[in-house]
Amino acid sequence: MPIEQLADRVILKHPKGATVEILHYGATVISWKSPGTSGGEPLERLFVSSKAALDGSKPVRGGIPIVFPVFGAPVLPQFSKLKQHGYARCSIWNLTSVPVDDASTVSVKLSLGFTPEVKAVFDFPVSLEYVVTLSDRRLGTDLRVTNQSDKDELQFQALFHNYIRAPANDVKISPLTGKNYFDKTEATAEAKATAKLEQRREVDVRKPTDSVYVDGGQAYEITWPNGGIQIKTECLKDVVIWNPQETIGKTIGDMEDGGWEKYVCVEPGHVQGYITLPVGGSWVGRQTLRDEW
Ligand SMILES: O=P(O)(O)OC[C@H]1O[C@@H](O)[C@H](O)[C@@H](O)[C@@H]1O
Repeated sequence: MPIEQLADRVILKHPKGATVEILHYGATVISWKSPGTSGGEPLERLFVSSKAALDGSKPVRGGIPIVFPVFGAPVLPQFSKLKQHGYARCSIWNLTSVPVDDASTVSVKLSLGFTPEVKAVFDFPVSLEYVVTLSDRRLGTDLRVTNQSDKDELQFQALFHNYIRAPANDVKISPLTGKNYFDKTEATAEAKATAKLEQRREVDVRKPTDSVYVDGGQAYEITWPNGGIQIKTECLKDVVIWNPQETIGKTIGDMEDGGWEKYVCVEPGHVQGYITLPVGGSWVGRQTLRDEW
């Protein structure tokens, strides 16, 4: 299948019309189009702010940024030189191979090693491999983390920061009933750190939402009138639901005006606690997105 390589990105094209674009910067998926159930004109499934920088000057506001090795602001001392959400989303990755290219599926692998730039902010020998897989109605992303140290364990968090293109005020996310979550919109540190119990059958984001569901499950349905996306995950026990709505959205410099009405972030990850990898060990976290309309 056609794999187009441009200076700053890789584009995969499926014969049935689906496409995906991946920037070398952050290995950020910045577009996924698929024809959906109608098999018609491919539709864009991800949101990227029209004010997003795509030139490598800052993490992309949209698409699927990769969060690694820390989610949010660093707390542990070994992460102290890192910015919010870590270095993976703001490092240059290399296209290293084409693991699958057959009649139904195409995938590419991008890699990020222990470069001097990485060492300057996170002095631990770790290698990252990221496989993006496109089929007619599905997009898969797999992150492999390998501890290359010969003496130390690696602790990390990882998350796929999916910006799902959707009418935010009409979106419903399930099944999260009965799950515990931490509400980052609470005012005090104590309230932020107190788990809440999700009682809604369907979660919405009609008010500013920044919730970390612990052990959220392995599959999520994001639906809205005449549309939907399904996400299935492996080895990503948590899920973050984020939409800033207008009050907070207006304060985000690279958010387009009204952008908060055009997406919901549903972010599978391992972000409550840390994954510990022994010397030489590897971990793979995986998600598959499928269009539902
Ligand atoms: O502006 P950033 O660094 O891309 O982060 C966006 C949001 O990412 C979410 O994952 C966090 O839960 C939010 O707290 C955060 O505001």
